[in-house]
Amino acid sequence: MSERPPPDPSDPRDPPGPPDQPDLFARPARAVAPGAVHLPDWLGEARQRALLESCREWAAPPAGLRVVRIGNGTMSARQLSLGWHWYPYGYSRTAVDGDGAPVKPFPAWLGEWALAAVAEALPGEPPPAEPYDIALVNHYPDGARMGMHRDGDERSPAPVVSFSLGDSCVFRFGNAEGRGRPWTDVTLGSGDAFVFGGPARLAYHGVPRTVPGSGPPALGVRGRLNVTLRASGFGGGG
Ligand SMILES: O=C(O)CCC(=O)C(=O)O
Ligand SMILES: [Fe+2]
Repeated sequence: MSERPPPDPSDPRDPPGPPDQPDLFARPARAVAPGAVHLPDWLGEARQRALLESCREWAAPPAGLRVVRIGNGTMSARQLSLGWHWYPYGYSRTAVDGDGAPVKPFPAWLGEWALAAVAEALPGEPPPAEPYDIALVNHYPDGARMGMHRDGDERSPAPVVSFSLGDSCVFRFGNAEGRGRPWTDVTLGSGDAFVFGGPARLAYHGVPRTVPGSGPPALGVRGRLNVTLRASGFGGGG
């Protein structure tokens, strides 16, 4: 999280869009790189509300939302885990860098959402061999961001599935070689899914900025929420 690429407002692929007219034009599914697919508006209003309600419950202690310390600094997005607790850089069954409490269980319905999103994003690919058993929930207050990194602490090659709620963000999807270009900037809005697997599974990615106030007012999220689902591949009952 130490590398913070500056925002690139001149990039024509990076329009935040008028926040009051998000649905004026339907946004089609788009492959951003081989194995990486953006599914706009994948969660309808009811499922966005259900996921938000669950995030609020998960955010409460024990093992709730926390500030993540990395090196000498802290991440600006606050985070919680389900199933397995992620810390820099590994997984445990308790919030070892938080209050030490057992991690909350990974709900089966999130695993079903993940499989459905993968099937839609990557048709023709065999379904993941291992079950989805990890969720990381990130809350981005205004001004928060996430540096370029890769999700490399899981053993399973199953695609990562991400769901966004609330404010839009610029999601920067790069390559597996390093933190630099080439990358593609994608606007992820409330209800969008993003799947990255296969050759894109270990690609560097990050969130250079969110767009404060751009979320659907009726949903009532302050800032931005992102939920990423992963398969640990750790075995032993997940
Ligand atoms: O907030 C996002 O869209 C990305 C989150 C992410 O990359 C992560 O949790 O590893
Ligand atoms: Fe990530």
